[in-house]
Amino acid sequence: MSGPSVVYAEGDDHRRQRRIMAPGFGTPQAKALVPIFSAVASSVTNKWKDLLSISNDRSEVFNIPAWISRATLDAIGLAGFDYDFGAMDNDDNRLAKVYKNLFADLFAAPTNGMFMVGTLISILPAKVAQWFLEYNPSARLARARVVREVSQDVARNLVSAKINEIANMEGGKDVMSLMIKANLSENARSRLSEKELLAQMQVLFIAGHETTANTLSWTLLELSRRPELQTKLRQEIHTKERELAREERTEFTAEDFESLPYLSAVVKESLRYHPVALHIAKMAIDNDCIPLSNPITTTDGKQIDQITVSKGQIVFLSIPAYNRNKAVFGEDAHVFRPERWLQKSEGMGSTSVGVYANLLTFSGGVRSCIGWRFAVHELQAFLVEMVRNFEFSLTPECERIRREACGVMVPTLAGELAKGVQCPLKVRCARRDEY
Ligand code: HEM
Repeated sequence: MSGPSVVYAEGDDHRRQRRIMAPGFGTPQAKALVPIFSAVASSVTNKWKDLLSISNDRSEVFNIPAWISRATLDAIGLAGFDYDFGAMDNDDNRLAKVYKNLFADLFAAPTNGMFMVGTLISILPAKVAQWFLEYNPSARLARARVVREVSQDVARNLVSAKINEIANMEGGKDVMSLMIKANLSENARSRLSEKELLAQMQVLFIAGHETTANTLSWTLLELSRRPELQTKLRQEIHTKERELAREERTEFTAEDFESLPYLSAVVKESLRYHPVALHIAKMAIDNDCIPLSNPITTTDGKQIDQITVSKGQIVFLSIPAYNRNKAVFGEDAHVFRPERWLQKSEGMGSTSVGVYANLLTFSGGVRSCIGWRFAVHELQAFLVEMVRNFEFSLTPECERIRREACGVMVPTLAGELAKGVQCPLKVRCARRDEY
């Protein structure tokens, strides 16, 4: 769906692409995007306030991911490209329309035919596999091709506008402007081609909004399941709000978020407990051994302390298996408990993996998530804006919420998979006199 992007590239090509993208994704750049994330989050909360003001009992049931994924698309538009997709205000937005329920439509409930196609394209020569994917009439592949066409078209317009802006010595601090500037300062042979630039944008459209939107939906579900945690978080945010008011400020900054320990604990716990990217496949480039920290007994009774892999073998890394490992996160690793981040147990210092909070959620190493700082600030900004304004509670349908692994882990309702991503929560305005 994206073409020759950083996700697709290998080896030196990958290193080159990653180097040119890096200036857009540093710590100061991500911090500078906080006002954008907060503004987009408040466009959702303002809409919810309007709907609540005309409802009979001042409460409404909202399908959370449907709202948030449009908002996070707007966030990636503004923060990534300084461009307002207007997905929140316009139900007919082209990009929002093609991305709606994308992962569930493409990958949920895989059929036997899909497994067969998957196996086939992994053994066919690349060119034949490409041809097969291009012309196969299956509804899912046809849907993927439409996404590619629309996102390529939007990306093409944005790239040419950006290149013109930069040629006129304009161009802001958005990720794309920084990437194009970095690209221009490269020597001509290592620059990203126009095709590669377009591909990076298409990847950012997808990687940058569905991941955070679903993480937020899971977080709000967990906070609805445990109202006492939600109240504790709201109390911390309201106390900070009063502090800002005394300083005659209304906007939260990245530093303000960092000064809220419970917010940080909720974000980390949510990323630990609900890693939306599930597993990663890596191919061994050489014969090797994977050492095991604890020996395991195989089905034929042998004890082994390492696993040999051969060149070309594919190894699947399970992110949730590590994130819920009892040896690291304690006996209650299967419980959503933000407090674990405030009173760190011994196990939590015993490993050092990943790029954030010793979690595997954003992976690690050369192919780790380039947008993790972006994602963390976006999650913080949305949670602050939503939890300070609203109380979230469970609806009877929540009993049927299940996890559907479809590229990202999304919430769906048992028996209603065809309706796509669903997490219906009851929302009402938050009281400020509850503590
Ligand atoms: C909660 C949010 C997110 C999660 C859990 C997440 C997770 C991940 C993971 C696990 C990978 C590694 C995939 C692999 O090795 O196969 C990855 C890669 C990537 N992510 Fe994210 N991501 C998130 C948000 C974002 C955002 C906001 C952006 C961009 C603005 C982004 C852009 C990317 C890109 C471009 C890659 C490919 C990097 C490479 O191959 O070098 N992600 N992400």
